[in-house]
Amino acid sequence: MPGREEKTGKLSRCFRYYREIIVIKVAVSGASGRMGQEVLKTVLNAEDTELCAAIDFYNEGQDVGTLLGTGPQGVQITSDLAEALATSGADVLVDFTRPQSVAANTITALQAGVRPVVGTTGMSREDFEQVVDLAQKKRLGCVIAPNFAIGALLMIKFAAEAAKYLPHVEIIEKHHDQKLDAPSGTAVKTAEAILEQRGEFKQGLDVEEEKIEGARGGKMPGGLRIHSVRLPGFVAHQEVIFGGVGQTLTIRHDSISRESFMSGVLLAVRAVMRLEGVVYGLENLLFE
Ligand SMILES: NC(=O)C1=CN([C@@H]2O[C@H](COP(=O)(O)OP(=O)(O)OC[C@H]3O[C@@H](n4cnc5c(N)ncnc54)[C@H](O)[C@@H]3O)[C@@H](O)[C@H]2O)C=CC1
Ligand SMILES: O=C(O)C1=N[C@H](C(=O)O)C[C@H](O)C1
Repeated sequence: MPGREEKTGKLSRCFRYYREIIVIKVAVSGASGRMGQEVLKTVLNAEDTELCAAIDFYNEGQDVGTLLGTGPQGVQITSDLAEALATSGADVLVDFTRPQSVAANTITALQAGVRPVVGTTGMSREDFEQVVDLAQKKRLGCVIAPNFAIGALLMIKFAAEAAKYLPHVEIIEKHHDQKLDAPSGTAVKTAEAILEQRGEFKQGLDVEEEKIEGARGGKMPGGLRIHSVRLPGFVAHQEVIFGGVGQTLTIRHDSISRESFMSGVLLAVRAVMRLEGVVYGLENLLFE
């Protein structure tokens, strides 16, 4: 992995007249976390991104290179997001924190004129609407993507298509046991895409009695059920199961490592620079 000075030096030589446009300065919040560390590596390795700030409460004061075991990178972890954005010249903030932090971080970024790429799931509807209004008012791009893995986006797309013909469907999502929100953001996005296609259709007869509360999962509008499994050993997995007369169809996606999300994160970092307002879902930047 190149050191920061080495990389920017090389780019400065190659593109010295255009460097400000070509290199995107990226700040990462949640830098010490599972996703944050993967994003740090990705931003340090890409030719057109420069890591300018790393924000987390853990490992404060530590060089990100110590955290990653790569040797010094010249960026220290700080817990003060507003200060980091004000002093680092960040173009983009990539946020992988937690449901309780994501709205405040996104709003802080927009207030500072920095474009957010939000991977953190679990933002409330009210907070989402506030972010939409602020991004519009500031005329800044913002990408909010519950899943950055291409396979997951295809799963959602195929599920929406299948729902036109097989409207009875349930979702089972499985994640590691450290996950703070349930259902997953991906499951909610999948349900929304299915509901858009099947319109007024109402699923289920509601005749069953739950002998254990929650046994039938969480209920979305239209009676669409989501079941959340949390166990060590899982990363991120989902099955969308359709039922028809004498048949079932299962669409399944597995993220077996967090690298699966990184090409999508880079795509969003690049795209957000030319957007105005919020794009919810990476599929809107990938598919027609
Ligand atoms: N959109 C996508 O494709 C994906 C989204 N996620 C989501 O990303 C989020 C993070 O997941 P993980 O990395 O597994 O969690 P994690 O718990 O490993 O990391 C979260 C990090 O954020 C830090 N943090 C919390 N509040 C903060 C704040 N206000 N400012 C700065 N740092 C703060 C924590 O100290 C921790 O180090 C979750 O919401 C998860 O659902 C995870 C994987 C893929
Ligand atoms: O917490 C995770 O790990 C993941 N969160 C996202 C979600 O809630 O959908 C994306 C992916 O499933 C991994």
